[in-house]
Amino acid sequence: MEFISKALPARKRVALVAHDNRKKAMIQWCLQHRDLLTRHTLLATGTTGGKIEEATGLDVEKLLSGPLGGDQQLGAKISEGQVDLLIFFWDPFEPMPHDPDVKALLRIAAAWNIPVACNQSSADMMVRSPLMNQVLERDVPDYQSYLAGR
Ligand SMILES: O=C(CO)COP(=O)(O)O
Repeated sequence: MEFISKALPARKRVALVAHDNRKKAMIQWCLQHRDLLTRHTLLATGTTGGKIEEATGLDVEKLLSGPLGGDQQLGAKISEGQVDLLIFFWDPFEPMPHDPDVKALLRIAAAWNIPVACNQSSADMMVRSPLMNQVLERDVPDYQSYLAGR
């Protein structure tokens, strides 16, 4: 695979996702970082987004609920370069019926090299980084050279 450099913008499109047992922690985290989050664009899987909006008053674009296709919608947006950062509090203690979707979302986030945080301490470090409010160059697959080689 060839790679090219591509920038993430200073104002980031932040995807927020939490499994049911982690939703309280996600809401708590959003309340803690509310001011910072207002300076970025938020989107989320359906239930997570609704609960964040209700608890924090933040404006969140809501996709479908995760088990009904929301994780896949998010994966498609990441592939299209429409998501800059993923905060995904997945549940390490319960199996999920839509585990293939969860795995696919995490895989595509790794493939397109966007920053991903899967727990509160990683998410804290991520949003406290000076890079949160700066343009961030990162390597992504060079799609044109990939196509040319097929
Ligand atoms: O299941 C999810 C992620 O895998 C989250 O979906 P909801 O936000 O709709 O609960």
